[in-house]
Amino acid sequence: MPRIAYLGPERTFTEQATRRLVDPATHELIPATTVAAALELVRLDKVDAAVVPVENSVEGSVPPTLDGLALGSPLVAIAETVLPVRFTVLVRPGTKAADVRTVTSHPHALAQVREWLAANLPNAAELATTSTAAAAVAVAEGTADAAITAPIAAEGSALTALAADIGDVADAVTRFLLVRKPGLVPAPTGNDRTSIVVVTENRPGSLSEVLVELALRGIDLCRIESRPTREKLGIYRFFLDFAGHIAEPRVGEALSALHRTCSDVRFLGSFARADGDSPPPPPGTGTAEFTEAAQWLTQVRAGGQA
Ligand SMILES: O=C(O)C(=O)C[C@]1(C(=O)O)C=C[C@@H](O)C=C1
Repeated sequence: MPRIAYLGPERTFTEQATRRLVDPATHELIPATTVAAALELVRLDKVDAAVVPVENSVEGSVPPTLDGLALGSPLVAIAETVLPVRFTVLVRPGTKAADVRTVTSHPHALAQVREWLAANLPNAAELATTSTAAAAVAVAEGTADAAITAPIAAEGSALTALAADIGDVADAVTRFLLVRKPGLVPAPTGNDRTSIVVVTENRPGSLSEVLVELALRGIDLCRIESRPTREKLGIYRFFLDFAGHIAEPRVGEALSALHRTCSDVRFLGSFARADGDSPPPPPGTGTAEFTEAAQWLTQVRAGGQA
C-alpha cells in the first residue's frame, strides 16, 4: 500500500486535505510532526509522497513548505486541493473564557483568529504549536488552556468547544500540495498550474525579465513570492505559480528561456488546478499556433518558403 506522510497528528487540516488527495482505503497515512519532517520522509524513501500546506488566503504562504521545496534534493507537486478553513476553540471541560490564560495553535491558525482572540480572550498569551491538532494535545495534557483547532478535532475528543465556526475572514481557504520525488508529470487537464522557483542575478531589470518571458507567451501569473536564499541580504528566490502545463509549448518555451537566463530554475510541478479556471491563452499563444509556427520555421530553415 502506498504510504503518504502528512503534517499531523491526526485531525489536522492537512489530514483532511490528504483524505481528499488520496483514497485512504488504498493508502497508508503517516503523520509527521512538521512539514520539514514530512518532506524528509519522502526524500529518504520512507514514504511515497507527502501532503503539506502551501498557502492560506488570509495569512499567505507557509514558509517551511516553500523552503522545504526550494532546498534539498528536488521534489515536485503532482496534485493540489483547497480546503475551507474555519476554527473551533477547544478547552478542558469546565474551563470558562475567563479561566483561559494561554491559547495555542499553529501560527497560521492563530493569525486567522487574531480579531476573535482580541475580542474574546484578550488576556490570553499565544503559544505556537506545530499544528492545530498538536494544540489540542497540548490542552489535553494541560500545557495550554485553549486550542484553536480544525472543527474535526472536536469529534471524539475529551475536550469541549468554547466557540465554534470562528475565523476573522469568513471564506478563508488553505491550499495543500501532494508532493513526491520527480517522476512522470501528470497529464495536462486543460486547467493546470505550473510551479517553479527561480534565482535571478541582482541587477536592474532581472526580475522583470523573468515576468516578460511569461507575459510574452500569454501566461497568466497566479502567485509570485520571494524568500531569502540564505546566502546574503538582497539575494532572493522567487516562487512563481502560473496557469498552464509544462507539456504546453508556450509553458515549455518560457521555462527554457528562464533556464537560459536565470542563475537557477527549479521545476516544482505541473498539475490540475483546484482554485478556479485558467483564462484561455490569448491569441497567438495557444498550442495549435505554437505548433504551426514551429512547422513554418522548419520549412523556412529548409528553404521551403518562396
Ligand atoms: O495545523 C493544521 O491543522 C494544518 O494543517 C496547518 C495549517 C497551515 O499550515 O496553514 C493548515 C490550515 C490552516 O490554515 C492552519 C494551519
